[in-house]
Formats: sequence, C-alpha cells, structure tokens
Amino acid sequence: MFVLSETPSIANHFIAELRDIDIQKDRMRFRRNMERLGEMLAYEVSKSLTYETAQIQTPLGVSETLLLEQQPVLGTILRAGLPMYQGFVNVFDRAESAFIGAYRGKPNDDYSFDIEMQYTAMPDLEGKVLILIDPMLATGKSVIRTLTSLRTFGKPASLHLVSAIATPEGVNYVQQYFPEAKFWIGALDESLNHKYYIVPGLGDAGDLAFGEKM
Ligand SMILES: O=P(O)(O)OC[C@H]1O[C@H](OP(=O)(O)OP(=O)(O)O)[C@H](O)[C@@H]1O
Ligand SMILES: O=c1cc[nH]c(=O)[nH]1
Ligand SMILES: [Mg+2]
Repeated sequence: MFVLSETPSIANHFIAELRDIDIQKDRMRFRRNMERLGEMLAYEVSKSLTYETAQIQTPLGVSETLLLEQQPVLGTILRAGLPMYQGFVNVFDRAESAFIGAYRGKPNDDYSFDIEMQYTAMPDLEGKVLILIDPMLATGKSVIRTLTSLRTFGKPASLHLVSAIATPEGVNYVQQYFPEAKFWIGALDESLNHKYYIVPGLGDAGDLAFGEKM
C-alpha cells in the first residue's frame, strides 16, 4: 500500500485544504485540490507501470526512451470521484475511461446501507491496467460492488485502487476479495463514525464537490 502523506510533500497542503472545515467550503478549491492530489497520485502510480523502449525522432537525431507498454483504463465512481479522476486524465491523457454510477443508498435505522448502482460505461477490461479512482475508501462497499460488477467486462491484468483518504477497515475489506489490488492513498485515517464516515476524514466528498444531494 502506497500512502502519499507518509513522505511529507506539497501534497500534504492539498490534503489539508480538502479537510479544512473553512477552506473546503470553497467548492471550486475543493474540486481543484482533489484534481491536484489526483495528479500527484497519478505520477506515483505511473512509476509502478510497465515500460518499453521507444525511439523518438528529434529534429537533430534519435532519442531512445522508455514509454508505457499500454495505456491504463481510468475508472471512477460518480459523483465524488470526478475531480480526482480529472487529475488522473490530465496525466494519463491517452487513457480510456470508465464511469460507474454506484452510491450509498438511503441509510437504515442503524445507519447501515446498501450500494445502489445503475449507470456503467465501460471499455473492454480484458488484460488491461485498471486504475479505479474513488476519493473515500470508508467501508469499502462501493469499491467491492463496483469491482464485482466490472467482472462482466473482462479480467484486468492489474488493479490499482486510488483514494484521497482511506481507512484500514476499508482497505482490509477490499483486500479480502481482491488480494491482488494495489492501493494508492493520499492519507490513511484511523476509523469510521457511527454513520460510516471517515474520522477525521473530510466530510462528504460528493457533497463538498457538487452540493448536497437530496
Ligand atoms: O467505502 P464506502 O463505505 O462505500 O463509502 C465510500 C463512498 O461513499 C461516497 O459516495 P456517496 O455514496 O456519498 O456518493 P457521492 O460520491 O455521490 O457523494 C464516496 O464518494 C465513496 O464512493
Ligand atoms: O467519510 C466519508 C465516507 C464515505 N463517503 C464520503 O464522502 N466521506
Ligand atoms: Mg456522498
């Protein structure tokens, strides 16, 4: 598991601003910080991918370099995933994209919930590098529901899960079903409250980015 905040960097500022109860009220800045954090994590993920030699013709000669063996598929879970996904597509600008409309349904009396899922727009995943972006990995239910339903689109060669903030509980839950998944996390927080929100976390990432949904 890669945790960006374990090595102090400017990315800590982006995460701090995402969390800051005052700064996060500026919706444009919240979305921009998710995007910038996405760009930082995209760079880190890119270092783990497979490269092959390529010759580049310059005006003065030939340069030999290493380029991606294959473009990844960038998947994201609506709504909160979109700004972080934008950061990834800024970096992996030749990648195919996948969109999943999965969300935590109306909570029961004990605040437990099921995942509702309708819309999916997926390319063929067989043999691809799949990068699934969802800023909050709380219980892990959204990610599991999503990955389970993606099985009908082919088996990816590798699976990368990207979150701005995650909990050990969410990581462990996903690892039970997808032990091959690689985790790329902005910051690892310690727990969930009784409403299954991450503590200290940042609040509701979708609402902060796009307004409270009814
Ligand atoms: O790990 P989990 O317990 O499944 O929680 C994480 C999910 O909850 C939030 O989505 P939400 O259902 O609030 O929808 P939204 O993104 O539209 O706000 C968040 O964006 C994650 O997708
Ligand atoms: O803390 C959390 C947990 C789930 N979804 C969010 O948006 N925030
Ligand atoms: Mg939400």
